[in-house]
Amino acid sequence: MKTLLSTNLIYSIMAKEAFVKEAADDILRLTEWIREVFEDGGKLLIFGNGGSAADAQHLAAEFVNRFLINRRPLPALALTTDTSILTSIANDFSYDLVFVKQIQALGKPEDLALGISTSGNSVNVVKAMETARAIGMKTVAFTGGTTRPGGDLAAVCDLVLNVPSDSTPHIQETHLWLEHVICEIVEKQMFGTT
Ligand SMILES: O=C(CO)[C@@H](O)[C@H](O)[C@H](O)[C@H](O)COP(=O)(O)O
Ligand SMILES: [Zn+2]
Repeated sequence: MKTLLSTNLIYSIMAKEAFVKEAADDILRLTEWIREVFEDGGKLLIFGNGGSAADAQHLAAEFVNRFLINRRPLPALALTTDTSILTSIANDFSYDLVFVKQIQALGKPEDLALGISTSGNSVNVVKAMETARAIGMKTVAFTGGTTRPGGDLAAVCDLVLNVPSDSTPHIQETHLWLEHVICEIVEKQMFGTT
């Protein structure tokens, strides 16, 4: 089991290294977009399934409360938290629409939709992106995969940050790193003194 520990750690690090090598410019581009959204009165709407739902909530909390700097709250909302909304849409219509209807209710052209999916193929995330795009929102996806990078989300997003790995856990670990580094950069750019 000790071998598993070190092998797992090495693969996790490799996923992050490969991602940063490929995506550094796109990461910085996204931090610019997020800063512009906040400065122009827009908000982030974030969504995903399973571990990525947890990521959506985690990231929204960093922006609304704080990351490393005490500053004004920034508008970010996870579409994964209201069980009444989620269960009624899934029950009355379809689970595929749980994010679509929330985007229709809350999304404005000045907002940014951020979908998180390790496969890039979760139908409810893909459909929500199509809806966000039709509203005129910026659309960004965090995905993973090597054979079809970005999956179905690649066709419906303005920017795809894809982790070149086929391991769902290592993709998720890289997404969490990405979420934290984005918070750090956006906070520094908007509120840092150095
Ligand atoms: O956290 C994990 C696996 O590590 C799971 O809960 C995982 O997020 C779920 O199976 C999701 O439904 C996978 O969806 P996606 O990442 O392909 O969009
Ligand atoms: Zn997980």
